[in-house]
Amino acid sequence: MMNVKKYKKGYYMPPYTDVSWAAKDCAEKAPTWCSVDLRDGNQALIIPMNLTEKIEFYKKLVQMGFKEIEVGFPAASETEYEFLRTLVEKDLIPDDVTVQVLTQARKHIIQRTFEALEGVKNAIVHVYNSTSAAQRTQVFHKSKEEIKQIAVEGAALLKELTDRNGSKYRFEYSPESFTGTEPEYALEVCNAVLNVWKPASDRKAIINLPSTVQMSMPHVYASQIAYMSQHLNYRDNIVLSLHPHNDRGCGVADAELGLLAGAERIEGTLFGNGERTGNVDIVTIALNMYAMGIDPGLDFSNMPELIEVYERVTRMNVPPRQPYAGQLVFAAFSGSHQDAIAKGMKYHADTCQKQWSVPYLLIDPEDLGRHYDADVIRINSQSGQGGVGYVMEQQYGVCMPKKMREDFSYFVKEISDHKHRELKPEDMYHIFVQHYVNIISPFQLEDFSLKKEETKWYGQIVLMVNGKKTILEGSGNGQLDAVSNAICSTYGIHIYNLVYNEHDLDSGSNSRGMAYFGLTYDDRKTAWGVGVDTDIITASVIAFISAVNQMEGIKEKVKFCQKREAAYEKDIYKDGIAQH
Ligand SMILES: CC(=O)SCCNC(=O)CCNC(=O)[C@H](O)C(C)(C)COP(=O)(O)OP(=O)(O)OC[C@H]1O[C@@H](n2cnc3c(N)ncnc32)[C@H](O)[C@@H]1OP(=O)(O)O
Ligand SMILES: CC(C)C(=O)C(=O)O
Repeated sequence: MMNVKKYKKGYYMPPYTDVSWAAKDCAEKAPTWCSVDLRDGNQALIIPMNLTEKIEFYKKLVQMGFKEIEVGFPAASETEYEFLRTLVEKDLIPDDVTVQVLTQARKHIIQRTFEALEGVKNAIVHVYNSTSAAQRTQVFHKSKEEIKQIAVEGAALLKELTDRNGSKYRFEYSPESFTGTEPEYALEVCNAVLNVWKPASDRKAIINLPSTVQMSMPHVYASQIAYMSQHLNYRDNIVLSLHPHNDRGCGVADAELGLLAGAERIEGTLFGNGERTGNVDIVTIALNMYAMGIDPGLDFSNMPELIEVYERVTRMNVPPRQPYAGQLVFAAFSGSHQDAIAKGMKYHADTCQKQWSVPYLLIDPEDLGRHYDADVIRINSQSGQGGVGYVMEQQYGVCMPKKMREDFSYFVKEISDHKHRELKPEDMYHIFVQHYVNIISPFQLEDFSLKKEETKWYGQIVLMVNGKKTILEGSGNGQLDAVSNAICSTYGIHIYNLVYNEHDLDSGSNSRGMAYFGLTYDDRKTAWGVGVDTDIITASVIAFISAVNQMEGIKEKVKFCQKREAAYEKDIYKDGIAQH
């Protein structure tokens, strides 16, 4: 049995702060992004990345536009240490990129970290210790004052070692487990650290407030950030940074509200890899901004390639519903969505819209290197004629009349429903061809030769009818009319409404035409046929015959006529002598 009494809130509301930040609708510009994929992401992997994998991932991050990258915890392992040394020795750190390293606030670990930094031009040295009530009591067995002292001593050692080697490294401090720390106490510790560093406008310090474990609703975290932002010393010389995790599934919300509440920097990972439920997903926050017209300053234009690299080097998967990146996030299977998307895309193309507003698609998948054909409109038993028609048109240039699309889509849905699977465009095309195009039973066109005399067409139509060569005489207002009259009168076929459409299928002198015929019979049934030929009249005759071949009961009717004809012939040619 579950036992809710076991739990209580583990966070602390800050003292009342100015909440005017909550009235803003979105951040005005992108924050400074810091990727922690190679550290927080890496430390959560079943098999942490090896040197080669880390280098490949690092290069990808640089290529995407990250200017701050936490490259590791150099004191943690040989690989971590070697990785930083390789970046230095192989000159892989561009001048505009700052590498960041993490260290506990412990002397030998800080010292080892500085050894690893030898020769790095721009670095952020990130020191942390846990400040939460739970960790003070259960892990460190130390008072608030003693825990503050760990932070202060660590901060002092960072300053001392940096001054000693003459570098201008920037410093970052994290009160780890901030979300389980009393805000007034977190403020006291951060201010004590800042008093050691005395940050200046040309060398700002980073105060990073992690939701090491996400414990509250996002507005609570944002209120804690606002409180810190409004009370930290040296505020103008501080970059206020967030490091959200995702335990309650609100990492992105924490980051977005935290930015409104005063933060200027986000530490996170691609696709949210990281401890437990992960770090905040930078892809989502950045593309949320992009979707609102704010330049995130990161390039996601080849998302498939980014995912390929990420999945290979981390051995993690991007789930199909992952915002912006998952395989299914732009896919529409359901009919009404497909219809609206197809119409929206057409509207955008026809009216040359500059501002994206296609229904159901927050952003244009093409911006991320995704493709409409393969990614957006996908067909199963939930799909409708809009989507089915769209795929057939985009992929195969088949533009069925509206009513025929309806007929075809019900047919396609039925097949998908019975097979219990998605139908790929090639499956649909196959169904289309098998069901409508150049249908040859019972009637198959062999030839026709018609001539116009005054206003009418006359001539012969040669058919194979159930495999028997049959020549019919026909006349009509047009060639098609002549064929139709010949077949219908000979076999007693009654058709009413006709729907006809035709278009070129390919371009060039040898181009083929595609003709569509819809015949209504027995008052309300409709049969459809399609003809394809380099000659459009031939295509339309074939389309007509294909439609007739699809009429219910046509085979029986034709067989009956053929039997009657045979009996008649037998009768009049009895003993080889004509009776008339
Ligand atoms: C929320 C986060 O993600 S924080 C980053 C976490 N990442 C990692 O831990 C990955 C890399 N870490 C490591 O490889 C190892 O933990 C090391 C090399 C850093 C340290 O290893 P060890 O010294 O063997 O052990 P461990 O990490 O368990 O440290 C425990 C000791 O450090 C102390 N300690 C832990 N964190 C800190 C800190 N931030 N500042 C000061 N002391 C600390 C503990 O109180 C404990 O002290 P005790 O031995 O007196 O009881
Ligand atoms: C070191 C800190 C920033 C951290 O990783 C966390 O709190 O999650």
